[in-house]
Amino acid sequence: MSAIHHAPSAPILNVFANADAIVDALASFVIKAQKDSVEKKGRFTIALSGGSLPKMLRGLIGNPAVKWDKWHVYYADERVVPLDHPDSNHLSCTTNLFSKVPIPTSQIHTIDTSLLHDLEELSDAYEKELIREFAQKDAARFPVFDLILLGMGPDGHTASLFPGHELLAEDDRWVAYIEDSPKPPPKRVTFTFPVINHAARVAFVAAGAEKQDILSTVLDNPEAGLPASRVKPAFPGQLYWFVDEAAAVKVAFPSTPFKL
Ligand SMILES: O=C(O)[C@H](O)[C@@H](O)[C@H](O)[C@H](O)COP(=O)(O)O
Repeated sequence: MSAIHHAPSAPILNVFANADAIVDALASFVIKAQKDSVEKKGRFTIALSGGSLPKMLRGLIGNPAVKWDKWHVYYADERVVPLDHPDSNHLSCTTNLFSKVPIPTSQIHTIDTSLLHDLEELSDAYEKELIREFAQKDAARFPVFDLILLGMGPDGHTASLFPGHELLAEDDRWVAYIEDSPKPPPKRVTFTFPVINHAARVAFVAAGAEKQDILSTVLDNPEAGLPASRVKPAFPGQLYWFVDEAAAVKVAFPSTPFKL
């Protein structure tokens, strides 16, 4: 009997009037993912990005449905800087979210800043951090995050996976490093595509008119192969887009009314 391979499902595109409307819907979506995951296995594994994303998570603050003690947080990408540096994604997430909610700090998995001088060791160590969470239990080839939240840059990059970069072809490592990021700072560690594409749910959050050209390329012309178009979670994983009308104005790809 031959194995059945399911093609990835089409992305679900949700368009909202403005960024505030995204904030509310995103909070409901994250809480639903948390609820499903906690019911199934008693924990919720989520990976976050930098940029504007941490601020967009403000709808979770003060929400009694969030079970912070069940959250296990990782970074889909992180800048290679100390954790209190203004460029740190962890600092941004802490300032915008974690400092305002009762999440156990031991469940927020940061890069090991004693290794900032050696990118190879730093990314290996972060990969091991993921292996501790995921591989011991089921010897998985790749981790299956309950939810990965991503942003998209104006060149179509996501996490620290940039157009034309050799890291786009990485098919073995879970975490890789980059020393020549076109978006500063240049040194970063990032989840690879196999990790992103094994997640149960991946959601992009993109708002603002400056995203309109790239959003239409990524959704309407995926064969151009921009990094954001390569996010295609394997079945039964699902990709969602949370965008505002300003970003979606040139998109032909059909949107779906938001539902949980
Ligand atoms: O650490 C980073 O730089 C990011 O993780 C990066 O991939 C970001 O998500 C996009 O550049 C979108 O950034 P904005 O949301 O600020 O446009």
